Amino acid sequence: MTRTLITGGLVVTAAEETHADVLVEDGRVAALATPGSQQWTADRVIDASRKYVVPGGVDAHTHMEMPFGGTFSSDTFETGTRAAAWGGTTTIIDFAIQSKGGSLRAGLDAWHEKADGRCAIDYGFHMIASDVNESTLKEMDALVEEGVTSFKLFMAYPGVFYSDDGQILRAMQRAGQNGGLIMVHAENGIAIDVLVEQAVARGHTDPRVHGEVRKALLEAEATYRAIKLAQVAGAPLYVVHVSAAEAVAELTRARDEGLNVFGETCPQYLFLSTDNLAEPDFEGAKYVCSTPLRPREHQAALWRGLRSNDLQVVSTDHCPFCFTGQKELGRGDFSKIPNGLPGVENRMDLLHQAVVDGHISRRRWIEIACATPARMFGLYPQKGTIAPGSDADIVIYDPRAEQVISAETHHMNVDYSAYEGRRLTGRVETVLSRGEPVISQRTYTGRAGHGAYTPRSTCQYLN
Ligand SMILES: NC(=O)NCCC(=O)O
Ligand SMILES: [Zn+2]
Ligand SMILES: [Zn+2]
Repeated sequence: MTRTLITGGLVVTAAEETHADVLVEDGRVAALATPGSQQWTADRVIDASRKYVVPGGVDAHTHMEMPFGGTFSSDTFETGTRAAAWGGTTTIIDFAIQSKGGSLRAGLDAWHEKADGRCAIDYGFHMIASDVNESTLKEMDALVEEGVTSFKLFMAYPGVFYSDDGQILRAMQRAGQNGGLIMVHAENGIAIDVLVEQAVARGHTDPRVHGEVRKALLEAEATYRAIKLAQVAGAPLYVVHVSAAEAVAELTRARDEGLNVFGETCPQYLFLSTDNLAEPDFEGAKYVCSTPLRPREHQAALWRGLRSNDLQVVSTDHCPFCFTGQKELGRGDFSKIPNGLPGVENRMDLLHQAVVDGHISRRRWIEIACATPARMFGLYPQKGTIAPGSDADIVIYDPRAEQVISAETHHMNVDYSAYEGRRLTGRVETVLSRGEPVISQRTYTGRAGHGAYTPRSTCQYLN
């Protein structure tokens, strides 16, 4: 039985902050006690004085090795989960994809194959349903039973992942019966494609135009429609990567009515803007993702939503494409730029900076980055907290260390950083995954294959 003792740190969970020693036994948290009050012996002692001891991050939205836009996102499960660990994230939930004409099962099997034996940290899967038909609906029941309890549907990307309103309603009805959670990419893709075609025909082809055609109103309209469909179906709804103030307003209205409607935003919408998309010499391509970055004014609504709990989760939507050779596929036509940003390594630090800057409290940082994603997707209290019986997924965080984000020093397999040159206060020092050190005093000590597939129960966040 391996025992690790973490002494003298400030243990921060979503519920409380307390100075405590933490005893870890056989991969789980065994006990917490007032510092120095117990005579615990241990194989390994970690001095956490002047540090925070926080739950490992739960990033509920990643895309490793995702086929998209004629290429694949550039992080494998091996490189992406290692980078996640460097950034204090100890669980990811990635999206397995059903291909058109294929089954959910075949898609899920393919994602298990990509991930099994390669991950540095624990992982689960959501399922992207891109072909909702009678057999898909039946398969949903089986997947929920075995721990894939959430399904993403796209109102965007016609011809690729798009589902029409009838398909979305059917999937929601099924989820209403089997306990699954429907996640929606809420943008009116049909209308957006008209605007894309018109813009390109006029010769407006720069990355900046990506942000102009994917209008905030079309995100808000789709968000409203998804909410109404979920209401008709009697199912809960989780809207992914919310970026527009108008979409937050729709979520707020629905939540004020008492509906089980939830929203996720991502660091890129909180820290970046259309100014980045407008960077010259095609540099704006680095910031092309959907929903798109918005004018800076939207950020206040997102921060407000996070404080008021109209937005509950911050995930990364990590979907990296190298600038050279991948983003460049869209030179001369912004609509061919593969959509997605890297960020799995940066989320915990950027959100700690939000604590430093006064946007959110320390406990809210842990709530939106660890506890609520675990609850939302059926992993709590195994993940997302530090309590007796929980997995010992623990980060020793130095709140005073200074760092500068750069592609030169990050660990994601991508040739740029969306946050290049940004100065942050706070840095991950040591990371335990089920009690095993994966980062030790800023050295990688993990291994591919340590990370285990983690089946999930159904949403634990409903009214
Ligand atoms: N978000 C993005 O631009 N790429 C990943 C796919 C998605 O989440 O829509
Ligand atoms: Zn999406
Ligand atoms: Zn995504």
